[in-house]
Amino acid sequence: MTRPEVPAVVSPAEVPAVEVRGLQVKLDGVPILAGIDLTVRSGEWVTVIGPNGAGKSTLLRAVGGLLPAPDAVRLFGTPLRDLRRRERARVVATVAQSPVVPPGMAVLDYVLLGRNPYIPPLGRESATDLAVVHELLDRLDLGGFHGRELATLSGGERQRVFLARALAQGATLLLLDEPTSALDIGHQQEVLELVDQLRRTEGLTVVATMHDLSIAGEYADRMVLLANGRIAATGTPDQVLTEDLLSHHYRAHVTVIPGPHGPLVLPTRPSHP
Ligand SMILES: Nc1ncnc2c1ncn2[C@@H]1O[C@H](COP(=O)(O)OP(=O)(O)OP(=O)(O)O)[C@@H](O)[C@H]1O
Repeated sequence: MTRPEVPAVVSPAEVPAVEVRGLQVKLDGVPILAGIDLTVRSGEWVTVIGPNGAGKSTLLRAVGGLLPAPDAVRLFGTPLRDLRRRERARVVATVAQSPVVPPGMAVLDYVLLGRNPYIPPLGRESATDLAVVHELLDRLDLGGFHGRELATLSGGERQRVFLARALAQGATLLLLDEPTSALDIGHQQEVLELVDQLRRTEGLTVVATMHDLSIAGEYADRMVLLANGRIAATGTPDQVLTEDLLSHHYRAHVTVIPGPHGPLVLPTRPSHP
């Protein structure tokens, strides 16, 4: 894929992509996250799991610079607070759970917004910007949707457009908040394989949240289990996706069996006498 120039703040591979130290977040005076320490290596795929309300989206928003908690976060060695908005957009791209959709906007124009960090003020998109966007739309199976108004798309089509916009940013760090929740299993695999391919070929670092624990474990190098705003467990998928941890923190009945690419987590109905 045509990639923009590497941002100046990106350091060599040994510098962690993400360093979070002692992160605390309060929203409207309510403590949401406390004592969060997390290091994500460059090129790593880390998936944050945890029950509803655990603080997963809040953590991603803090790492992406969308919350006022920059002192605790460094990206590629640079404190988040030192990255100006345009610079930050070349380093980190976020796919939020429910992005705001500008009314009346067509798919192509929306995905082109991802190229803003490369378009000079008052300038127009270049041929490279258009080439990046067209290629991404094709790779995400959205070739026929260029002129379609976003509001007319299905939930899964729209979710792929949101990902296309984030990938168009050409950022080195990708934050994905439940990126495949609306996708059928075919598109789910297509999207995650594309992200994984970009990670392997272009050194992308991925931090994702997911509720499908089997799929989460198939793609992640490492997982972080959040519960009540704190890290309850971290490790490989085999270490985190255990019946004990999941039944305790999700209050769920699950059976975990070995799969070809990591543990498979099956929710099983509790038995009644
Ligand atoms: N402005 C706010 N004031 C008070 N509490 C808030 C505010 N915004 C979010 N919260 C609370 O913060 C907690 C963490 O929310 P967050 O969206 O990070 O959870 P999550 O783990 O991503 O959940 P889900 O799996 O449901 O998406 C939730 O309990 C939510 O209600």
